[in-house]
Formats: sequence, C-alpha cells, structure tokens
Amino acid sequence: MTTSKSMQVTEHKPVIVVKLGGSIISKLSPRFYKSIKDLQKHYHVILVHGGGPEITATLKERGIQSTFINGQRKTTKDVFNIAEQMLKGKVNSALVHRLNRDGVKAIGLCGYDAQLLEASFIDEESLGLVGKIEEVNLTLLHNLLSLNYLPVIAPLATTVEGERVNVNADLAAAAVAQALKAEKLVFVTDVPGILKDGELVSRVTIEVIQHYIETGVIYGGMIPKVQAALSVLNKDIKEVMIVGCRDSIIQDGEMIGTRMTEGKGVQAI
Ligand SMILES: Nc1ncnc2c1ncn2[C@@H]1O[C@H](COP(=O)(O)OP(=O)(O)O)[C@@H](O)[C@H]1O
Ligand SMILES: CC(=O)N[C@@H](CCC(=O)OP(=O)(O)O)C(=O)O
Repeated sequence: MTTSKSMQVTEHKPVIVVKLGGSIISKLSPRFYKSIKDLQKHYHVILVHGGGPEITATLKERGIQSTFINGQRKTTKDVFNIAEQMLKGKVNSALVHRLNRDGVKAIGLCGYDAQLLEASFIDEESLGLVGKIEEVNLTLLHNLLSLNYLPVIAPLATTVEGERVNVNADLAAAAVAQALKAEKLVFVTDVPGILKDGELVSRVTIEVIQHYIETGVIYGGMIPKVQAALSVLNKDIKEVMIVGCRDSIIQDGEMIGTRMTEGKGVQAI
C-alpha cells in the first residue's frame, strides 16, 4: 500500500491528478493547455505524464529489444537509460516549457527529485528495473501546491536501496492521487474513454470493469488504466475518469468520457 511522508493538508482547493498518456501528448491543442490553467482556479492540479510511444520509437531506432508483460515494459539497464532520456529529458521538459508559455507555474519533477517517489521492484527477475510506488513525498507536493506551482511528474522512481526504476505512468498517477487524497483522477488518452462494441461506455462500476477485463473488452494499454482506477476507487477517491479530449479538458462545464465509480452492478450505466 502507498504510504506518505506527510499527511499535512493543502489549503482549501481540492486536488486533481491528470495523467497525460504518451499516445496523446503530441496531439494536444493550445486550448488543452489553456484549460489546465483554468482548472487551477478550482483545483490544485498535478500532471503525471507517460511517454511510452517515444520510448518505443527510440528503442527501435537504437535496435534495442523491448517487450511488455501485463502492460509493464521489461526494463533492462539499456532500456532504462532510454526511458529516462525520453521521460525526463524530452517529454517532461517539453510539457513544462509549454505550460510555462501559457503562464502556468509548471515545475518538472521525476520521482527521484527530492525523493518524490519511492518504489519497490515489482519482479526484478521477470521485469527488471520496474517499480511500484510505495511512498510519496507529500511535504514537497503540498509545499509546491501551496505556492501555486503545478508539478509535472515523470514516472521514474528510486528504490530504498537507491536503484532507479521505470514506473508505468497510469499506476504512478494513481499512487500520487491516492497519497494526496485527490478528489479526482483523470486519464487523458487517445480514445474517448472505455469503448465496448465501438460505443463509448459513459459510466462503469468496479464490477463492470472486472467483467470487461475477463471478457477481453479491455485489453493492452487500457488495462493499467483501469487497474489504477481499481487500486484507488475503494479508498478516498470516489471518481476516476478516462477522457479523450485534445482540446479543452472541460467541455460544456464537464469532462466527457468514461466515469468510473465504486459500487456494484454488472450493467454499465
Ligand atoms: N475497451 C477499450 N476501449 C478503448 N480503448 C481500449 C480498450 N481496450 C484497449 N484499448 C486500447 O487502449 C489504448 C490506450 O492505452 P495506451 O495506448 O497505453 O494509451 P496512453 O499512452 O494514453 O496511456 C487505446 O488506444 C486502445 O488501443
Ligand atoms: C514500466 C513501464 O511500462 N513504464 C512505462 C513508462 C511510460 C508510460 O507509462 O507511458 P504511457 O502512459 O504513454 O503508456 C514505459 O516504459 O512505457
């Protein structure tokens, strides 16, 4: 279970954690960034980003093999070096630069800055340098949020022994949201939400998600997203959303996509 180094509560605004998928980052419009700035009027906003496609493309260019096991990239030392270059060096700094251009006080971090994210190995033998977040440095995040900074977090972490590890960005976002007791966790990706028979499922409960995984409706990159949702929904977070917006994250006053909530019932609503 994720623990936290400080339980200090941030000032009045609730927290929203927005995870930007590597599949969508290059397609986001100026209006999207503007909407993140608007979101800051009502929420303390934290961005956690991926960069899977950038990592895969660079590994391919360099002729380095890359495989996934249950949605997690098997990470050798060579793979880690590319993941770090892409996540921290390229994607994180581009996002921070883009947000700062719009007047957002974005600050780029990865899990080893000020011991932000501490992880344990998931299974070193089969996955290599891949971690699961165990602890989040809340003091740092609370301090940044209280100064109106917007933390932009790359999903890299260190183990207690000081080893650097690669972390699935969906699961990193969920761990940060859970530790901060965020009001909302939102995954921005390249599909409008969870699709079933080509149609958007606008609302699902935990039971329905499990049924969708078992029956193969949900597969591939959608699996870590819904697993991340499942890992937080029974705790303090009441709602997780998957949205596919490239423009404003809020459309007509709300987020459009799949809303995942606790609760029972086999039918998607
Ligand atoms: N039921 C589903 N509905 C929508 N997308 C799904 C579903 N099952 C699997 N997917 C896949 O999940 C992908 C999103 O995950 P991923 O590619 O990892 O995105 P990101 O980079 O945003 O994390 C979609 O593009 C789609 O191919
Ligand atoms: C361990 C693991 O799988 N790490 C991911 C980190 C990036 C990521 O999750 O990016 P997306 O959100 O774009 O998929 C990877 O190496 O691809």
